[in-house]
Amino acid sequence: EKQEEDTLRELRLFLRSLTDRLVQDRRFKAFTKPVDKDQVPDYHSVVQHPMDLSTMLSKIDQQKYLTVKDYLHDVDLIWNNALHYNPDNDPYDRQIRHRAYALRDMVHGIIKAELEEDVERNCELIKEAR
Ligand SMILES: CC(=O)c1csc(NC(=O)C2C[NH2+]C2)n1
Repeated sequence: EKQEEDTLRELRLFLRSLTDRLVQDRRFKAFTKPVDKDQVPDYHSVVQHPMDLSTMLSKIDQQKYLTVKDYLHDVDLIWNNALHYNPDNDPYDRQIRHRAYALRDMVHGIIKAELEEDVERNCELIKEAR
């Protein structure tokens, strides 16, 4: 009903605002768009479940995220994929892993600082009831 739609809309507004800040952050440029098969030919043989910030923005609009937990699942995919594809001790791999950790920690920090606790609790109840 009405208040359920209000709660889900508040979640979408929060997730869009959060994702936009990540997209604007130059550290996270490598995570903003799907990896291009032509530029990184072996990427999709190594990474089974690719994820990126532009895909996440589309999923917000398609109402694919009913809870913050669903959104965090995709943030963890970006993070884990980066660690998995960049395991070496060379400067580039280390830099992209560092940025993946920075992305994950920034997301958790913003959620803790800015999302009212009961919004997530209400979203999880709405999701269960559907
Ligand atoms: C998105 C992502 O994690 C990504 C894109 S390119 C890349 N890594 C490289 O190009 C090589 C440096 N060692 C592998 N990682």
